Amino acid sequence: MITCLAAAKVNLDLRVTGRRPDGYHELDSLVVFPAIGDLLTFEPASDLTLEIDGPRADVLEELSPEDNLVMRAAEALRAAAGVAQGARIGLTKNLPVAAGLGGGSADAAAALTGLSRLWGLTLDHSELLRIGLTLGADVPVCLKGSACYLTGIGEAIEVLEKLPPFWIVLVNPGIALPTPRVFAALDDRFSAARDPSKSYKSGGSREALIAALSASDNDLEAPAMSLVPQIAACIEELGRAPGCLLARMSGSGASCFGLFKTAEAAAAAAAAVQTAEPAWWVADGKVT
Ligand SMILES: C[C@@](CO)(OP(=O)(O)O)[C@H](O)COP(=O)(O)OP(=O)(O)OC[C@H]1O[C@@H](n2ccc(N)nc2=O)[C@H](O)[C@@H]1O
Ligand SMILES: Nc1ncnc2c1ncn2[C@@H]1O[C@H](COP(=O)(O)OP(=O)(O)O)[C@@H](O)[C@H]1O
Repeated sequence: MITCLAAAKVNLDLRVTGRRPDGYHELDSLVVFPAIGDLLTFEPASDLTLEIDGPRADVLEELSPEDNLVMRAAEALRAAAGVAQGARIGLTKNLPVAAGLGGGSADAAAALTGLSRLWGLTLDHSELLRIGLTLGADVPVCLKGSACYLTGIGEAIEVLEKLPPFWIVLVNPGIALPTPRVFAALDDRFSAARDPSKSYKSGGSREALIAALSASDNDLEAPAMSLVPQIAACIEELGRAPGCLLARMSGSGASCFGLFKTAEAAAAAAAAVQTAEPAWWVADGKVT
């Protein structure tokens, strides 16, 4: 059996720099992947099947299996590689859905990677990235699965090798927020594109990274907050935790994150937020 972690995608900042004629927005974002996510398993089988369990399985029950991004990824890979084999796929859904954490995209990326191994495919990584982009703008970066600076609609990816280590706490107030609704609530005043070399690429200290992030923003935070006001409470709750270096919303929300210097500080913050807000989803982990 092959097992893959589909790690949550966290946008440490996110600038919307324009809109393309097809309606997709151009972004500029530093993305990281904490060791928090869904779990996928792959076993040989003649048919292609998906079984879903885990704390968020019920949310995906409303979706027919062929619409699940895992199955869409599997079918896209079969078509691209001319594969006739099937697979028995298991998905343990831990991440909140429509949450700004790219859970569906991470699942699709894990399916492309896991099934390529199961079926012994030798597709180039660039071909997997191309297939991924047909499934969602976030799938290519999830295929990288480590700290990246991304531009374009998410397909122009630069892997960042030297980010300093830190720990993260993720919170979600339990309200699904579909990405298209947030982009629709964004006005047309776009941020300037920036040169990332100064802020992120140099392998600088944690303090320099936090300073660069603090000078940046998530342009989707205000439109998302206009739809889900509880986002402000998430940021406030994280920000008051001892040792929190930065608290902000991820992606199109409504999940928010806090950054911490140590595992202990992150674990203590996660416990404090969960005690204060028992109905919220809270998780902590190391960022890679
Ligand atoms: C906003 C981001 C930031 O990382 O993350 P999430 O908040 O969804 O996690 C991503 O760009 C989301 O990527 P993904 O969720 O794969 O988007 P898609 O399925 O391709 O697109 C969903 C919808 O979002 C809008 N969209 C998405 C990406 C983009 N660069 N511009 C857009 O305008 C479009 O309205 C599109 O129809
Ligand atoms: N395996 C999956 N996990 C989550 N969502 C999925 C999956 N397959 C399809 N979807 C659909 O994709 C949409 C976006 O989900 P998700 O990736 O969780 O959002 P976000 O990127 O905002 O966190 C959901 O509304 C859901 O209907």
